[in-house]
Amino acid sequence: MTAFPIRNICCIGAGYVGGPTMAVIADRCPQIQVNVVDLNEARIAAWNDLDLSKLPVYEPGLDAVVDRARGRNLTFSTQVDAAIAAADMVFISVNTPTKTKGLGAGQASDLRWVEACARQVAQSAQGHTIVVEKSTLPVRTAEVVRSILEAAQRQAVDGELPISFSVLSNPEFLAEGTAIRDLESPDRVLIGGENPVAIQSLAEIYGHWVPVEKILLTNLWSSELSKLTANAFLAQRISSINSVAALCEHTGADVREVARAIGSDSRIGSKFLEAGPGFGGSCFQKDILNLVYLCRHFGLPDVADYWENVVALNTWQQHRISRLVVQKLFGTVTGKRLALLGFAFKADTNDTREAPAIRIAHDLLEEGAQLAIYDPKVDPQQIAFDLQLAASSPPDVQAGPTRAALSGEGTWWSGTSVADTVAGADAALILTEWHEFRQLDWVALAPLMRQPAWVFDARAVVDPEAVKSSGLMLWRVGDGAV
Ligand SMILES: NC(=O)c1ccc[n+]([C@@H]2O[C@H](COP(=O)([O-])OP(=O)(O)OC[C@H]3O[C@@H](n4cnc5c(N)ncnc54)[C@H](O)[C@@H]3O)[C@@H](O)[C@H]2O)c1
Ligand SMILES: O=c1ccn([C@@H]2O[C@H](COP(=O)(O)OP(=O)(O)O[C@H]3O[C@H](CO)[C@@H](O)[C@H](O)[C@H]3O)[C@@H](O)[C@H]2O)c(=O)[nH]1
Repeated sequence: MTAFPIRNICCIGAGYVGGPTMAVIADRCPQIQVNVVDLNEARIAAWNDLDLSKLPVYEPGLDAVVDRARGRNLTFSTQVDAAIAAADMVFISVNTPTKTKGLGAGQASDLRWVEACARQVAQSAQGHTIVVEKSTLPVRTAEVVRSILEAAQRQAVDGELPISFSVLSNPEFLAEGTAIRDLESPDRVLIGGENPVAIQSLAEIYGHWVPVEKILLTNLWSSELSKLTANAFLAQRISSINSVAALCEHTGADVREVARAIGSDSRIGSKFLEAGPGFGGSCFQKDILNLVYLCRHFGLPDVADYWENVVALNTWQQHRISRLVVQKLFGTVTGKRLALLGFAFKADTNDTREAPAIRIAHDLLEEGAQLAIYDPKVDPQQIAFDLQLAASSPPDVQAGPTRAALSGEGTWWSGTSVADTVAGADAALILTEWHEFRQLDWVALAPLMRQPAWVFDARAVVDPEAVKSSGLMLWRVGDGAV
């Protein structure tokens, strides 16, 4: 089958997905011009910054890919209409967060940005345009996109080109922190659609670097639903192992040993069985809640309840950790300094969306704690935004708690290193599995803390013997043996 020749791609949305995905397509397909557009001028300026450390997304390996393709066949701009008009294929890679008000608030996806894109494509496209849903969308969204585009289709008139569209679903499965590796060597690429020529055109682009057997073709609805389901299954594994972690802590079992034992069963598999402070990130919770909303919409309340419990268990795990910290610190953290090590939702990213650290920090601030927060990649202004609380200046470490601190007002400040963050603290909480937290010298850090002091290792990254030999007390997630 002959594919449409794709010479020019436009991607609407220069975020965590649009930026890295298009950078890899441009890198692997130098014959295709790739234009990434966004309404956010600051974000586009950052993508164009000559200093590659200023790219708006931190991903290992992204800077090298952008460096190779930018200015050659990869551009970033705010000229949305012009990029659509020039394109044979338009990817929609805009945000689809959970609705905060109106019908379906708290669960349904907010599709206003997707609809705006469809309307803009309808208005500006020329000739035949393949429109690709890259954003994660509720099943049957392609119907909405298609009806907006169909209203703009027209036959050739007065010497102008005819205007027509094909719609494809091509959800993205990259995980943050490993985006470039996932894009360059994906487990699979999923393409859903009805027009075989359009499907072939997109498959040929990926075919430049992805083996053909890894390119799965389905109908539109299977493709849309597979994305939500993949995330629901992954998140379900985390809630499952976190539920087992709690049981381990009461029984003397160790969740890592249990994970190894069950993960050795090839039917279960060993990946995604790490207990921790619950899943974060912009996708899992949003996508499961969307699935829950769809199940109720289609009259399947029991199925909705089943998936909703995956999120409920995750929230419970985060509150469980903050409660446990308060209990171990003699039932109160009011006025006490606590060091939070890690704020990003996982290592190797600067993304804090739905990070477990946010909920845990909120709980502890509510209890009146004084939080010193350190993350190697997260901007302190982002932390202030997430906590909805401006940073205070760091207190004098030598002095005891001030009257203001004991008044019960929770405060936080930004640490610049692990040592300065734990200084004077009653506890250090490890909330992100950054590599540097695996190698901390607890014998050197312990004397900086106020004794008796604790390490709460919610990511199980420390060496328990190293912590214990420093005289610190240790709680490790899922470890009933410490
Ligand atoms: N973040 C991930 O790891 C990940 C992975 C797979 C799938 N997804 C899905 O991909 C989609 C995008 O996610 P993201 O993390 O890249 O979001 P993001 O918020 O980082 O980026 C979206 C961008 O779209 C821009 N935008 C919105 N409306 C626009 C419009 N009408 N015209 C031009 N630009 C517009 C915004 O300004 C923003 O920069 C979501 O549906 C998400 O669920 C995300
Ligand atoms: O064994 C594990 C694995 C992950 N996590 C946590 O789960 C969250 C999500 O991690 P991960 O899935 O690695 O990162 P995301 O970037 O959120 O990627 C998920 O969400 C993306 C957006 O839809 C999908 O594209 C990816 O396939 C899917 O893995 C993070 O808080 C992790 O710390 C655990 O607690 N234990």
